[in-house]
Amino acid sequence: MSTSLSHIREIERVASGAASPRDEPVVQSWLRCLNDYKLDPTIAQEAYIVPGSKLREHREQAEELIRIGRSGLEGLFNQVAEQNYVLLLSDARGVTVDFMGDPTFDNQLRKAGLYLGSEWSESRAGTCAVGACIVSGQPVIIHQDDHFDASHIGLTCTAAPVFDTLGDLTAVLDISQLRSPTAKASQQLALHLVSATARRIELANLMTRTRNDWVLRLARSPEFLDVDPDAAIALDGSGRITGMTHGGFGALARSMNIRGLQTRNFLGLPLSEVFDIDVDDLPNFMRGRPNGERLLRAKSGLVLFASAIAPVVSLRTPAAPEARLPRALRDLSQGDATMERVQTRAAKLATRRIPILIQGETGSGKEYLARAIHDSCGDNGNFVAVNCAAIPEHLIESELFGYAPGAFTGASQKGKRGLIEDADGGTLFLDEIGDMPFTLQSRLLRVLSENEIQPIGALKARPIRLRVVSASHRDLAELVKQGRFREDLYYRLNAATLSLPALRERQDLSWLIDQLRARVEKENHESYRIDTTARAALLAHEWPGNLRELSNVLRVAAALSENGLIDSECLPEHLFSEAIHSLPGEDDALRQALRDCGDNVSALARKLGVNRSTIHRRLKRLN
Ligand SMILES: Nc1ncnc2c1ncn2[C@@H]1O[C@H](COP(=O)(O)OP(=O)(O)OP(=O)(O)O)[C@@H](O)[C@H]1O
Repeated sequence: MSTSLSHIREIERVASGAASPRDEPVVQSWLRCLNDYKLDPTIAQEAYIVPGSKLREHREQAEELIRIGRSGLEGLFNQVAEQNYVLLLSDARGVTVDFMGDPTFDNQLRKAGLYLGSEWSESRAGTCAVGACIVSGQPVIIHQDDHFDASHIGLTCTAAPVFDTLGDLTAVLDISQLRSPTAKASQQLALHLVSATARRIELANLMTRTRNDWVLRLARSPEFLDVDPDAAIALDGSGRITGMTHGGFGALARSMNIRGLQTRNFLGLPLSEVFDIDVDDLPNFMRGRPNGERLLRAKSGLVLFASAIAPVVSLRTPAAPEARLPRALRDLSQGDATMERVQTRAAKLATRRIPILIQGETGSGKEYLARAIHDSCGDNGNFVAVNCAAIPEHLIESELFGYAPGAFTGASQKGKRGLIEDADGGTLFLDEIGDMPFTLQSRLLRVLSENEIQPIGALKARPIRLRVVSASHRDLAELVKQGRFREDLYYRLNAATLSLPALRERQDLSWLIDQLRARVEKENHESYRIDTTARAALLAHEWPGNLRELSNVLRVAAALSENGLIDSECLPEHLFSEAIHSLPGEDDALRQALRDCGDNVSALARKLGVNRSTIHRRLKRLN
């Protein structure tokens, strides 16, 4: 039987559920190729090289990464040059954006796809190291006939992921050979080298991106602390976590000892919530003190060696661009890149009367932003908010435009000033503008384009000066397409659009939790402390109701707290439903875990980061 025929047979056996001696990542990838990408193992396809213009696009997008990754790539290439290895740096879509190989083999390498522009996504190339690494986020060796597509079974490829400072996979570093010994174990050293280089690229990336932050490098042994740390975490001037390497995430997760956390759960978290130090202690961890003495203790008891690097610019003085923002806008976020862009644009727009459309999910803070814009503009007029969805359709015209005395049956003899006129000299905020009745849209258009208003029954229009900020959680452009919203009004309203991120996307969630907690403290004249497990649950939740939901959860939690301590008992059950899955699955495992905690349900709940009642429920089911 030819090699490729036996290869196809083997894939078919795996597809039918037969046990396979291959590594689990290989088996899983084969199954994805068959079930998800519908690839056919009988059809062999040569490596795909993207066209030149596409490659330029991919390289432009990865420009900074290529620059940062270069010296890591060169260092690694020098170490392996004698063994005919080729290095590929691919972007998150699997396209090779940088490459190093022996030019003598250029033609063979290009043909094999070990070349600039080759695309090694799983859906395109089948099981391959880059593609499997992108899907799993783990280092992987795909050796010879581990490849799904028979045309690649001569190659041996080993890849490691490179994560950005916010925990997203941003690139894959791959080391490959056209020919190699048959044993897969021969690639273990390659796996180690490529993983170490990926770690160094992540560190270089963190150092470049966080020049204005503290960087805390961590290692398990003091000897490598300054030269090759295992992990690094960036911290802002107040000691909150702003980014990390993948190793940094691992160290934080181990230090918190809570399962199911992701990188973003740590963003914004004060360092003192994880370790026994805060930002004022960081200078003690700078060079000059023996490495062996720079010990850091995690709240979980884990001990690490740490080395701190001070920011290039002192963070005790606020960063210049933020300082230029008016106070009301400055207070909207801290450390979220999307929000910072929104705030900067809003500050520029606030000084002019340009209509602004705010888009964002329900409860994401559209009205709050509109108020901040109004408070930043320096106008003396009122901020008038109108919820177009809440006013009954037959009343909206008179509410908005007002009416002249005796304009219609039942109208007041004195007439009535409309909300638009109330906002004269200030800001009219039209919330849920997508619900504005179609017939009224043309009247509103007139107000906007001619700066005048004509109350119902009035003979003359009056001049008016206002800033219009409208908002919608619906896609207005889509409503225009469906003919439910006037196109001309749409263009008039959205001279500028500000799009608010959903709470689950915000990187300053921990800061927001503290802001909202401070608000509740002010309302209740009491102070509250959120314990680590409760905070972890708040950070891990998806927040479909956004800031409004978070705000309500904190209000209720404050009411339920004892002596001002907000613990997991004060939070709603559904916040822990994701954590339930991380409970030991087997009954025996649960019993054992409980025994390990001295039969103390509270201790086990703390350890697993779930509510006590969740454990009680499980135990009840066991009995
Ligand atoms: N940046 C922020 N900091 C603190 N609290 C905020 C912030 N943004 C919004 N909030 C609070 O979150 C809640 C919801 O905000 P807001 O009413 O502005 O949302 P919205 O997007 O207008 O909601 P809807 O779509 O339902 O009209 C309010 O209690 C508001 O005070």
